[in-house]
Amino acid sequence: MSTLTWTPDAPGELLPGWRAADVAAADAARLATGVDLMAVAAHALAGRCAALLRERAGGVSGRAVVLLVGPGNNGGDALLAGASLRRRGAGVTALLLADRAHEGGVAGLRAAGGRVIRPHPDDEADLHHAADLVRDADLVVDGVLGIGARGAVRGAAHDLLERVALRGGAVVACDLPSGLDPDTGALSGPVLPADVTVTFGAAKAGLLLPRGRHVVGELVVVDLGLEEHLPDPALHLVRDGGAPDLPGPHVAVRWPRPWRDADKYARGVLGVAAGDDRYPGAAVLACSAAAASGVGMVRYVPADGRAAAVDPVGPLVLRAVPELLVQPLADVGRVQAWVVGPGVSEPDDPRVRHVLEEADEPAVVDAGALQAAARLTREGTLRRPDRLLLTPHRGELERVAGVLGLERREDAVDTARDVVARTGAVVLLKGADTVVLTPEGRTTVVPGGPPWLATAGAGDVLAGVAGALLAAGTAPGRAATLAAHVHAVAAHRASRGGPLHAALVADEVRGVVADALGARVPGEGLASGGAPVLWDDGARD
Ligand SMILES: NC(=O)C1=CN([C@@H]2O[C@H](COP(=O)(O)OP(=O)(O)OC[C@H]3O[C@@H](n4cnc5c(N)ncnc54)[C@H](OP(=O)(O)O)[C@@H]3O)[C@@H](O)[C@H]2O)[C@@H](O)CC1
Ligand SMILES: Nc1ncnc2c1ncn2[C@@H]1O[C@H](COP(=O)(O)OP(=O)(O)O)[C@@H](O)[C@H]1O
Ligand SMILES: [K+]
Repeated sequence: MSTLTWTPDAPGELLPGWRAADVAAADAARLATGVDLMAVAAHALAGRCAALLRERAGGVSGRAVVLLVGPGNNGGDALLAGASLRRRGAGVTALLLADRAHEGGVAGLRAAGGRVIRPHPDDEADLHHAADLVRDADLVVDGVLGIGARGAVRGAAHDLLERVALRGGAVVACDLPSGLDPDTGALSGPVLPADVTVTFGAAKAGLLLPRGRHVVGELVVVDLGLEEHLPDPALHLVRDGGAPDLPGPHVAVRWPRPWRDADKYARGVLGVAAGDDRYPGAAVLACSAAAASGVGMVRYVPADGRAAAVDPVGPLVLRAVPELLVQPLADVGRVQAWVVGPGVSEPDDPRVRHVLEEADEPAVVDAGALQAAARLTREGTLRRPDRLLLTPHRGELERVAGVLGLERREDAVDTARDVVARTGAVVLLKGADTVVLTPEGRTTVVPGGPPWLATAGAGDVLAGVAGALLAAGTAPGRAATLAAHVHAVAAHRASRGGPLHAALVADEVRGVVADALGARVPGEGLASGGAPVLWDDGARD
């Protein structure tokens, strides 16, 4: 489960993240204006450390603080923050874990009365003593590596982190948890999971990506006035409503609402080409979730062009959603969007061919239709890929990449980016967290549901929610982000810490959307406001 939270007053529906090189360049440009950025950073770091000490240890004065100090400016930040904590009465010990350390920082800490120790990397007794200091500390500040890091932590810092990785006390990471790659979030070597990460100038992308997010704890972004020096962010993270079971302002602002005099057709009609004799439940789940998401009408299209009267799946779907229409492919009425693939086991299912090669409407392409989309891309006959939202999990993504002949990548997000570039479609990559990537280059991370959501049929529910949004005219990238977020929040509600099954998630969707639409949007009064909202299809996120 995600542990990353924002400081409560952080503005915005989405938290942007930047590449380390872009932040470093912005730092440099800002430094050139004569601002002492390190002083600002260290002051903010000390403030958050003091607050955490008050929360966890009942005060600052007399409490034991240990600084883990690496060779660069990251260590410098930690040392200067330590000096400030020492002036507030804490006992502060710096462990210098590299062959050099920020000189001004060391001098500052010494001047404030702090202790400075340099454990010898090859001396067992030294490392043992250092590990004891870390274990006994009320607070540890991780200032080993920041955005200058390359790979796993090396040397004495590595040995020490390995010994103390499972300690129980409070940890504040300076800029980022050392060992976390600031661009990809990959963790290498021992990493001390932080209770709070105080990051400087701008959130680094790796802090927001699935692999990194879980060691970041609460994320505090310290304003260093970098805005005008930063390029477009590398990615965005969707914010929840303050708890995992509360929808965030993103939904309140962007979920499509009906006009006052809307009729069912204007609301959007969704065609669901899902389920067959082997997987009838997928059709039930996708249709139920679509209905719960506020679609105007669902047309369920059975397998093999069967008429409703002889299709065995139709009655099951009708029992769950009595208001939908069962219509064979040959007779299906107009739709504004499709869901194709959930529970489709035949590679040559005519429903898949129709949606991918003949239709013009936007479509969620899931499960049994994904490989066909890849094959048609290769053959050059995939129709209008810009209307498509592909929703693979990791295994499906690998298979899609294989059919496309793409080079193997270590990180699934990189593979997904390659698939987007090759197909021209939006990709929603499922997993513990969800990542949405668009052909325009936008990457959005959606915090996931509880691990209980890793259950059969959960993806069919997601496809139904996303399909309903497409039918209402929401652009594929935005629909993907909204659907993944509502799905995750619904799963948290269905689980309440315990097991769930997919149909329960579909049941929660309606309440999540209703809560989101009734929610107050910061600075904008009531989100729903009583007035109709026009949804622009051009928006990309
Ligand atoms: N710029 C600014 O204006 C501001 C910057 N600020 C702060 O500065 C931080 C960036 O500082 P930085 O550039 O000195 O890099 P940092 O991460 O401290 O150390 C890198 C050094 O470590 C070494 N090293 C690398 N990998 C290693 C490994 N795996 N294991 C062991 N060692 C490794 C490598 O040395 P090398 O191995 O190359 O000799 C390199 O020299 C930033 O995160 C923020 O906290 C703030 O004060 C705000 C203003
Ligand atoms: N470890 C996990 N924690 C939280 N959510 C998960 C985890 N693993 C998968 N999920 C989510 O569960 C759903 C599973 O979808 P999918 O694999 O397509 O299932 P199915 O095909 O059976 O419907 C996705 O929404 C995915 O993001
Ligand atoms: K650090």
